[in-house]
Amino acid sequence: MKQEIQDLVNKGLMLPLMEEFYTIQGEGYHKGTAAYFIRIGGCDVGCHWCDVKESWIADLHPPTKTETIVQNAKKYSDTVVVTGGEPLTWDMTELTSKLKAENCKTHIETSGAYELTGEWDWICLSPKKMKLPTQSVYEKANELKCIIYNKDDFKFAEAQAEKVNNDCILYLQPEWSKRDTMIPLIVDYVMANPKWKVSLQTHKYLNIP
Ligand SMILES: C[S@@+](CC[C@H](N)C(=O)[O-])C[C@H]1O[C@@H](n2cnc3c(N)ncnc32)[C@H](O)[C@@H]1O
Ligand SMILES: Nc1nc2[nH]cc(C(=O)O)c2c(=O)[nH]1
Ligand code: SF4
Ligand SMILES: [Mg+2]
Repeated sequence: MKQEIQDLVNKGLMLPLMEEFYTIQGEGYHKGTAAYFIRIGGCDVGCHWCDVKESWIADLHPPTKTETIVQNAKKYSDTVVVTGGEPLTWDMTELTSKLKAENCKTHIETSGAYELTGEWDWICLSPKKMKLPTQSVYEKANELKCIIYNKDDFKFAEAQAEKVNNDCILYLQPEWSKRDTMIPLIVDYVMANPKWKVSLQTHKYLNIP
């Protein structure tokens, strides 16, 4: 990549854009709500069950001006979900201030592995054991969405719930390939521990992006 372009990406004035699509938020608190999704490339967290591994290598995705991303997104929806990859790999200040200037609600899906940048109306934190969230994300998260791949993940979820702010809404979401075995355990767990709620990847049942 040319140095000038790399400099713009490093400042968050351009971002490696993997894909963008208008769909229904499938997961968590806002599930069922129409939103425009922007998927930014680049992630070094390395979840073995990640359902978008194609996003990991930033260089495979074209650096795109934040202005272009915003002017397009606002045509579709006044709610924009920024996901990835790991969006906090990049400085989100410019993207979110441009979205806010267009009166868009800004939502992020993040592992929290890097410091929080940007101005967010909704932060979904989905922590990962390999690269734990930064304090800045624990403090600001609106929802905590823990992925349950095996029984040990309930313990990890409880430890993460201790770290988030008191207003944070708590979700357990089955890892997709383990859903048949994990859903019954999650159901029992939530009934026994009702501070938690169930989150499913409903877009996969609806056959939408
Ligand atoms: C692909 S990630 C991108 C955003 C960010 N890197 C993160 O992990 O939060 C979006 C959401 O999908 C979840 N996810 C990824 N793969 C999944 C899978 N196989 N089953 C269930 N949830 C999954 C993540 O935990 C996260 O909440
Ligand atoms: N419909 C839909 N809802 C989602 N919620 C979080 C997603 C993500 O990959 O970040 C996602 C996604 O990929 N599609
Ligand atoms: S942090 Fe998110 S994008 Fe990165 S590997 Fe894990 S689930 Fe995939
Ligand atoms: Mg997804």
